[in-house]
Amino acid sequence: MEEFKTYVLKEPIGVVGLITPWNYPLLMATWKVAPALAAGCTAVLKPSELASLTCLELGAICEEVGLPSGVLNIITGLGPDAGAPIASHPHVDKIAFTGSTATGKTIMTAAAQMVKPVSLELGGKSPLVIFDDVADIDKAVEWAMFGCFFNSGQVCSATSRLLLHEKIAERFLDRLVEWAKNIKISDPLEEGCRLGSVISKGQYEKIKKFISTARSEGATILHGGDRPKHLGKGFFIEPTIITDVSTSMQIWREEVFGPVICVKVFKTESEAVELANDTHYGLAGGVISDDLERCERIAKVIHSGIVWINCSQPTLVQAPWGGNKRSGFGRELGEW
Ligand SMILES: NC(=O)c1ccc[n+]([C@@H]2O[C@H](COP(=O)([O-])OP(=O)(O)OC[C@H]3O[C@@H](n4cnc5c(N)ncnc54)[C@H](O)[C@@H]3O)[C@@H](O)[C@H]2O)c1
Ligand SMILES: C[N+](C)(C)CC=O
Repeated sequence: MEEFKTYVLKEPIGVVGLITPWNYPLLMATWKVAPALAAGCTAVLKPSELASLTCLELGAICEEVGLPSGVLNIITGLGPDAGAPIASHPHVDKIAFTGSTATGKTIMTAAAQMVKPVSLELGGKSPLVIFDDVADIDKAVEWAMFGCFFNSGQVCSATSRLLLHEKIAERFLDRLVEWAKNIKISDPLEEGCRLGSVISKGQYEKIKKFISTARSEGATILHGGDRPKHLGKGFFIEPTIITDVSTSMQIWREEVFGPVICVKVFKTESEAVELANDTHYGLAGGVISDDLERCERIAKVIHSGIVWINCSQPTLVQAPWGGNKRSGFGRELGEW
């Protein structure tokens, strides 16, 4: 056997198509552009039609610092016009997509025609489980709020399904409503703003529809659900807390992508895990408990790519990012 040698050669895959969403337009682009270029690929970036400007600025900066022409190419436009041709193009060797599960399926179908590899960072409906042993309830309430209302809830990993142990549920919800009432909702450029408008009229109407469907299906809008009274125009929605939710309701099952949290109460750890995993998605999840062994135990059985312990949302570049199930596959960031 001494005369044989075997080794792995890491080489650039070629031209990569990078299709990104509007909710963190520059961040989602840089998560893809930097590793693609570092790996020696050339890239075609298609930012969202709702938020293209920061990506065009990224292109201008790359040009300014001397990136050779043609290495990073940025195409703006609507998904079917500018994104679909990238997915189906025979000279694009791989697609890295971040966006909704519905678009992810379309892109995967197009790429499959050429057996083109894809990585998909898709939507979520992530749970945050809170146990009765938490001594600092206010801290847990703060994480629950941040986990779902941050960026006006337009976060793929938003922990939008809140699971509360029955012994603390009433007290927790009282505090959550109290905190939600005190969130400053305003023009994001105003000092102290904590909740801005959502991206577009379409998104605003979609969120309002989710809330009205929840109400008509029998859920209770415990707080919010409407436009804030002091804001007559703009696509503002109050932080919304929904209770009396059943697992068959749309609000429990589908991604809202707005400042809307739905709540269920559990009795036992196994019931909490069952509810946490009761979703087609598998992007993220969180557990809050003063018992770290319990946290570790739960983190291992939540079927998602990311699980937060005693927090929700902090994202470290050292750790891989990505989902399971209908939240996609492939990982960004980190080493693994
Ligand atoms: N998993 C993650 O890391 C992550 C991060 C951010 C956002 N998201 C998800 O993104 C979604 C919100 O973003 P969105 O509304 O921009 O998503 P989207 O799927 O509507 O659009 C995403 C991108 O795909 C393009 N596109 C649309 N149709 C296309 C087609 N047929 N072919 C090719 N490209 C097409 C759009 O123009 C846009 O650039 C949410 O579901 C959210 O959870 C996921
Ligand atoms: C990855 N993250 C949380 C920054 C944006 C998701 O929507």
